[in-house]
Amino acid sequence: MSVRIGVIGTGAIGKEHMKRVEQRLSGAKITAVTDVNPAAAEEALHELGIKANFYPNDQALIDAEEVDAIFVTSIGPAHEATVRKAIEAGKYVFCEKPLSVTAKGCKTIMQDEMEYGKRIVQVGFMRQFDKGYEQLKQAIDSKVIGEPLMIKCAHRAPEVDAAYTTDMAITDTLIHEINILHWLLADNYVSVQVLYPRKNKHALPHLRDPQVILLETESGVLIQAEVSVNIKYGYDIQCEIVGEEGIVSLPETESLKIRHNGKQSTDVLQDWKVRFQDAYDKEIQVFINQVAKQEALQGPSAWEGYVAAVTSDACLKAQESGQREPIELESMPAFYSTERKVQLL
Ligand SMILES: NC(=O)C1=CN([C@@H]2O[C@H](COP(=O)(O)OP(=O)(O)OC[C@H]3O[C@@H](n4cnc5c(N)ncnc54)[C@H](O)[C@@H]3O)[C@@H](O)[C@H]2O)C=CC1
Ligand SMILES: O=C1[C@@H](O)[C@H](O)[C@@H](O)[C@H](O)[C@H]1O
Repeated sequence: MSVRIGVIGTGAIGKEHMKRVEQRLSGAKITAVTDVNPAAAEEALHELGIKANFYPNDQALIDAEEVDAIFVTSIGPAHEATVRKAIEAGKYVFCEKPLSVTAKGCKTIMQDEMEYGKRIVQVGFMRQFDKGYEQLKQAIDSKVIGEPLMIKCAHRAPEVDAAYTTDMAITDTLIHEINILHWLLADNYVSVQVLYPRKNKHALPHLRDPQVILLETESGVLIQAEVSVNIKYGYDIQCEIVGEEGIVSLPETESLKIRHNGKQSTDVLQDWKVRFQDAYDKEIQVFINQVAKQEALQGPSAWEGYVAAVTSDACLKAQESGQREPIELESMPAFYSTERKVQLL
């Protein structure tokens, strides 16, 4: 069966996922699109040379007979309502991060999914499919550096547009670190504090940038995460884990080393689309494969979306208060506790 996918939100990542389904992955095709800005949908179809039907809104697309599964690639605040409609219709849904911009929203989605009775939601935490992070996970699990004690990481981008606001440093950007570090450590967060260093002159007046987020986990690991989204030099994701007996770092991206004119240099990537291309391919292929078999999904779950949102709620509070804020998770429902059985490619 070729999985027929409907895409809700045909902006930057919507188009990327449409392209990968049509040009690189197997077992699926794009049959339907919608966007609150119909011109964006039309442009995406035209640019990618895809023949798919346009629907006036998310509900109409979800209800379409020609749609087996949904990609939710609209802006963060719109995700919750659309994901709930997809579950209600019993359609598999791949939702970009954040699953919802609040923990309350994620909880409602989990309740809906549990009532439906099968895991049909996968969240776009693609770093879990990135080779470098997989290697970090193996290193931590094998205890090659002993127990982890501290983490220093950075999420840097050259620039953002005017629609990017201070809270989005958490809900849109740090959300990746929140998820991946929780996945790496298998250790819950207990508190967070947000600090604002001297402002980058390239940041627009309404934006606090950079930000430093200090997280603490149950076992006492201290995390210092930097979010810098106007740093000009490139798109750069860093992660260094200090353990009891050593240090392990996320590998640098592949790049030619050039010696020329008395200098030695390597390129820094400029774009998230390139940095995580393989990881996006894998997460979507895993989704397609499982939908084709009508299996309960095993990729990043609504529970992981919830854990991330509880943490981001606390980060937002800490942005305002300047204080260290507690992070309190509810216990994980058994519904979400199944170990991954599929080799995620
Ligand atoms: N996993 C990852 O690395 C990435 C994830 N994202 C996430 O994907 C989502 C989309 O981001 P971008 O594509 O960069 O944004 P974008 O602004 O380029 O595209 C969003 C599109 O959704 C449309 N839209 C807005 N509200 C809608 C609604 N209610 N129904 C249908 N369409 C709607 C907009 O008109 C726009 O065309 C965000 O949640 C973002 O955080 C984005 C880039 C990378
Ligand atoms: O999720 C993402 C985008 O929202 C964001 O714009 C990029 O800077 C990120 O790193 C990417 O992974």
